[in-house]
Amino acid sequence: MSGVLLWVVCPKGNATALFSLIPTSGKKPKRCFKGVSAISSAVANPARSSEEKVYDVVLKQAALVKQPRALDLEKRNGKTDGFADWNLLNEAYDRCGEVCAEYAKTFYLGTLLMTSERRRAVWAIYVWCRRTDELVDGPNASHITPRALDRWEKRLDDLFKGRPYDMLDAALADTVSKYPVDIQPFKDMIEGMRLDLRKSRYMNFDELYLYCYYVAGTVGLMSVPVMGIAPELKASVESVYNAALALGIANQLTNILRDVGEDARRGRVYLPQDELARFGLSDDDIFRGQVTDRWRNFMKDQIKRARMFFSEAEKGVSELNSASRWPVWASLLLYRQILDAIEENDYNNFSKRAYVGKLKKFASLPVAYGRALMGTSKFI
Ligand SMILES: CC(C)=CCC/C(C)=C/CC/C(C)=C/CC/C(C)=C/[C@@H]1[C@@H](COP(=O)(O)OP(=O)(O)O)[C@]1(C)CC/C=C(\C)CC/C=C(\C)CCC=C(C)C
Ligand SMILES: [Mn+2]
Repeated sequence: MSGVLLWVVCPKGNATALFSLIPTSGKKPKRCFKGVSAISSAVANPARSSEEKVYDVVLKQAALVKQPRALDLEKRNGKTDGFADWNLLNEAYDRCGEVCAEYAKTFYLGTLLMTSERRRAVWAIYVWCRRTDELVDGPNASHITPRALDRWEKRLDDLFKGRPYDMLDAALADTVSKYPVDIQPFKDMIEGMRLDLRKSRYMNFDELYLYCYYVAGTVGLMSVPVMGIAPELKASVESVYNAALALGIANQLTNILRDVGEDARRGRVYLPQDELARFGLSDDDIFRGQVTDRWRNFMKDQIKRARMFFSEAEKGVSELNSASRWPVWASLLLYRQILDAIEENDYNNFSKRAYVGKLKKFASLPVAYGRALMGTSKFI
């Protein structure tokens, strides 16, 4: 990807003057569950599965959203007024929208179905995620060290305290001051990038699951507070977060299955080694890139699992605020069709990119709308 994203830095003095007025994110509610640093502490306890460790984070996120922070209450009472220069803030959000439109047409399409307030918040989150990913995947990736990621994390801390470094950070700082978004999933995404720097093989699905949580499940957790939970919620808040996590994992598994060839050319194999071996396959088969019956059978199994995560995610969409169901259904249906495209390519994900055409994309929108209205699931 090009360098458009790389550090659109505001003139320094200007940024400080303008952005120091952003409110800080307020007092955190008391910890209700034991998993605050669930992931890092759990690494020291290999007896627990990745799914258990990640669930601790889900519980914590759900607990946070149940207890509005002091700041949120103040805002609702109209007492705080954040930014001094609304035009600059609007410009920052617009720039986030442009970046999203340029880099992720499918997500962008989904965001167009949201209310304008939520849309710009999602754009700000999208841009932060994309920039984070670009650190390890972008044109300057070869210069990125763990220390650079530490600096990026420090910058994240500052942004959450209302001290953004540049315009794009300022949009996110504004978003996290308005919605009950917690810093933990953002930190965990940076942890995923650290993993990408030091690890290029995954021994089993448990290891891969943790990676998928870090780089994508986190996006689900970041998004729920913005999407909003239905006031008439029937299920538990945890189950909504769990569904959001599942959507992130499903998307990332789909990404991995679509990009097998591209990743192999960068020396990366995300597919679980033990599962490859069970189908009589190894890294060599992937580097050779030939579609054999073994490969087809292996891929069928992988696709089946990714679809199970999409099904898990479906269960939570109807528990979201009604205004957010359509965009989430749309993005779920659109992303899941990449799996169909892999099948249509006869499982050649070595040299043929699975792609969902414009016509299919647009045809999915009314289907998603129908699902959002009806809360049902089984058509596509
Ligand atoms: C209850 C319920 C179902 C709620 C919905 C919650 C929700 C909105 C979940 C969204 C989940 C989601 C969109 C996850 C993104 C997964 C993803 C694509 C991760 C990518 C990681 C690294 O992959 P890789 O390097 O292999 O891939 P590339 O070749 O580089 O693409 C990411 C790139 C990490 C960064 C993620 C993003 C840039 C996407 C962030 C997207 C949003 C904030 C938009 C969400 C908007 C809508 C409309 C769903
Ligand atoms: Mn990437």
